[in-house]
Amino acid sequence: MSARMVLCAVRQHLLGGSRGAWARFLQRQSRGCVYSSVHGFQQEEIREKLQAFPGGSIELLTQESGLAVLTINYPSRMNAFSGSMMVDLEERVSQLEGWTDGKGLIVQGASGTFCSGSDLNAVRALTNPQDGMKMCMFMQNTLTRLLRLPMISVALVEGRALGGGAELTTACDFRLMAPGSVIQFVHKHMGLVPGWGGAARLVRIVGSQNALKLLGGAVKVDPELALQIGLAEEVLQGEGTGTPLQRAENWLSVYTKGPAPVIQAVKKVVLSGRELPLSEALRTEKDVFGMVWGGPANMQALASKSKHR
Ligand SMILES: CCCC(=O)SCCNC(=O)CCNC(=O)[C@H](O)C(C)(C)COP(=O)(O)OP(=O)(O)OC[C@H]1O[C@@H](n2cnc3c(N)ncnc32)[C@H](O)[C@@H]1OP(=O)(O)O
Repeated sequence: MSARMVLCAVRQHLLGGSRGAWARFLQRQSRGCVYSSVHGFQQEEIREKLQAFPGGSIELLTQESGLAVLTINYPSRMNAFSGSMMVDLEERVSQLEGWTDGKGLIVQGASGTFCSGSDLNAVRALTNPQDGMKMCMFMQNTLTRLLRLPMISVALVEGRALGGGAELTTACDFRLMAPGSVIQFVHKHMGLVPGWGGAARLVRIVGSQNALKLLGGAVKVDPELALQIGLAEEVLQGEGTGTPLQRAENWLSVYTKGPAPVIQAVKKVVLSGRELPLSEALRTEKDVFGMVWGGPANMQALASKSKHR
């Protein structure tokens, strides 16, 4: 086991803390990562390669309210992912994994557009299949960990989400689209298929028939189509009612209202239901239930004799 993998394991263990069920769940899920040295994946090696393609940044802002905003920031390239931004994203996800007060996350692009996928300059320099596979494994690990964060996540899509940018939207629990925005899996036009886990996740979101149409036709998905097939949850209408980010925060606040341990428990039971076979999901649900049963929020609710009228 490499030093980085040990760190990954320790981090995940700490994340679970005394709440052993979550740690055990992640253990069963290869500690949140899909690839390790067992699969010939050497994280340090690919990190070094990616760092050779600098530009842009991934910014993380955490708020006391338990809401975080992650911004893909490379406006001069329509927020394409440079190599160093891929490394940045992995580091920001690590930070979020260790954020005990986290309840919600909004992923957005800077300057009114989401993300135009991989930086084509880096793609051109990494055309050999081995490097392509390593980049793909790195991004799959990161985006899988993003989706498995114990908080409710939303991709706020303004402008365009193309290629890898479209894949990134599927690594969030929900997608909210601004009027005029587009999600497009352009991979076919590039002689590619998704490689950051976007196809596997898309099938789970919209079903295999719709996924086949979107990938096979490289279809431009506007908000109306996205709503119709269940790719987007809502179109953020309402000029004059704040910025798209404020509207996304309002939308998310309905689901993140309440104490962090309870919101995190909600995400955990849904995640295990989504990813695990039924008997395992049921056992995880029982363990997570054990974490909140008799906890502060539960005791307070019992004491206040709350009615749910
Ligand atoms: C497994 C991952 C698979 C992938 O993600 S493959 C990459 C898929 N993405 C693409 O092919 C996007 C290619 N870009 C475009 O189609 C257009 O640039 C786009 C996003 C529709 C915007 O069009 P316009 O509004 O006309 O703006 P523009 O073309 O002048 O772009 C502004 C500057 O941004 C640059 N840019 C946009 N997308 C990029 C990318 N992915 N990699 C590198 N540079 C990119 C573009 O070259 C231009 O730069 P410059 O001003 O010419 O220096």
